[in-house]
Amino acid sequence: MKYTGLDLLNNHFLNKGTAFTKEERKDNKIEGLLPPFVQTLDQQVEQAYENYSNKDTFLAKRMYLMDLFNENVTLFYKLFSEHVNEFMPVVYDPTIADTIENYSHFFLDPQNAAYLSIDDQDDIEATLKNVSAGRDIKLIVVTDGEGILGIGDWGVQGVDISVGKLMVYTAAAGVDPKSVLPVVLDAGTNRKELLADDLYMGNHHERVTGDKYYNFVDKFVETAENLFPDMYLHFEDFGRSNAANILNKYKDQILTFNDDIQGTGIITLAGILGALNISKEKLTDQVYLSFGAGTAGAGITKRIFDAMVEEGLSEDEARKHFYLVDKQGLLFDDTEDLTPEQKPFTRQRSEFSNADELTNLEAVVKAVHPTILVGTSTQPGTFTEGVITEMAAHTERPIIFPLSNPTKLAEAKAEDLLKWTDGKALIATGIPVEPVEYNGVTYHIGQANNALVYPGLGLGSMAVNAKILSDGMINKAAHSLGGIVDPTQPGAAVLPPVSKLDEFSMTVAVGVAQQAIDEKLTDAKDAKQAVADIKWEPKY
Ligand SMILES: NC(=O)c1ccc[n+]([C@@H]2O[C@H](COP(=O)([O-])OP(=O)(O)OC[C@H]3O[C@@H](n4cnc5c(N)ncnc54)[C@H](O)[C@@H]3O)[C@@H](O)[C@H]2O)c1
Ligand SMILES: O=C(O)C[C@H](O)C(=O)O
Ligand SMILES: [Mn+2]
Repeated sequence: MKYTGLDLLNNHFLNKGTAFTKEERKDNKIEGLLPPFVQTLDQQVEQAYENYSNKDTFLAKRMYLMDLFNENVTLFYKLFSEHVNEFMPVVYDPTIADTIENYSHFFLDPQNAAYLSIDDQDDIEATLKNVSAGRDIKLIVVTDGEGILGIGDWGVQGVDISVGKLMVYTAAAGVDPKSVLPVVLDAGTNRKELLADDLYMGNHHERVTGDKYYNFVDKFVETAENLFPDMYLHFEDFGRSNAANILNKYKDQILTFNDDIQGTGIITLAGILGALNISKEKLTDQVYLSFGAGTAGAGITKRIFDAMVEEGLSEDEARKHFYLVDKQGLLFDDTEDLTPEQKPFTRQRSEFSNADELTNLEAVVKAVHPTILVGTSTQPGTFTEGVITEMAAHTERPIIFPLSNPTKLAEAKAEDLLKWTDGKALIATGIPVEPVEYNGVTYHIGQANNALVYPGLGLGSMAVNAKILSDGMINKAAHSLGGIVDPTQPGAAVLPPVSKLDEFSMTVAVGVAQQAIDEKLTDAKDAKQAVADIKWEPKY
């Protein structure tokens, strides 16, 4: 179908705006609908960046960029690709949290997302057809909005996380924006302020749970699979009681991925390997403490555990290296309300003389002397000076990753961690942090955010249309981020910088595609070629 006239200008995939040439303007019946001077893409980028820079707040900058995206996808991604480091916190986390919390009030545009309601399940197929409009969909990011970052249940407003994650796929790894689809499953919300808000745009009822909920998810997955058989299905920010269930249900059947469980596991393992590369210690010598053992915490724990087993420990030996702390304190085998993902990593009370006192982080740190402390608790400021100095008293280079997002929920600030450990801590944070000066050294802080890895992982998997996402492919991704940072530099970061995201996304993509070929999960033969063939670039 050929779009002309206003239909062409209003199609954000095809629109070139002022870059339409004189001939194109004539051919497409848009002569006179644009100012006469024909701009290049670079000139458009310059102009857009000037506009962007004149906005005072991250929120205003984000809104400007979303408008630009809705006008002209090519220009948006060209601009994004030239300023990845600067735009990531605006397009994505942490600013995205503000737009999710205020979605129904800020609302201007549905941004080509599919809004699927548990109350209108007969519409699922029609919605997916309407929104894709004949496009060949290869990537869906779907959320049900129950566990958005660390800010909880935001119902249909969570759709912005699907939109934002997809933007990072394209900016970081060159996923073709015409081939993607953001989806929100609206099963209700338990946030009372939304239910009471007349302007709330989602279903005004509490979350539907149990069989009806899982059947809804099933119906969506089945319909999407039928319509888009080559699709890579990315689940994002589902609630703690559903995320792992859903992943376990589909991961051996279709090409699917849970970002909070698997993506976070990969990037945290990569960060730990980067830290050990600096301290020259072995993974199998580490004592690991997860503070907050929910979707991400348990997902990371399993990935680090698997890595220890790969490095030669038996499962029983490896398990002894792990401690989980959640709301109840240190998790024991007799603790109430354990999740299935926590159970394999619980401890026995008989291991401690003061087991009943191990109900807070500091007491646990005192008792178990962790060398690695990872925070996915959503509890800000919980890595206190007391906790950290106690940890640092028993290990030379403590590895400390406060990963809770957005910024306001981080367990600690990087500069405090450096101060409290006299510059010894090896740190990664969930959100971007400026380098920290301490005692004459500039410390670069790695960002252990799954955004550093899910784009490359997805692109590689899609490039070869792998049957499933295997543990081997996941493992390959985790080991693909080394070798970029020079670990001998004082203040070196544990992970490569976001400014090189496009570069290392390609390393991840090719590594993952090759792994799929090696495991015979695809008919493709040449990983590099397959990745090059599928990669999209923003140009006219
Ligand atoms: N950096 C990243 O890439 C990344 C990825 C995923 C999640 N996260 C962050 O991790 C956090 C958790 O996300 P999730 O999806 O695992 O959520 P979740 O709700 O599944 O898990 C949070 C866990 O923290 C526990 N918790 C709550 N209060 C606690 C307390 N006082 N002490 C100890 N534990 C407590 C909860 O019981 C739950 O088990 C969020 O802030 C999220 O933004 C970061
Ligand atoms: O979205 C992010 O920034 C990372 C992660 O998926 C999260 O839920 O916090
Ligand atoms: Mn997430």
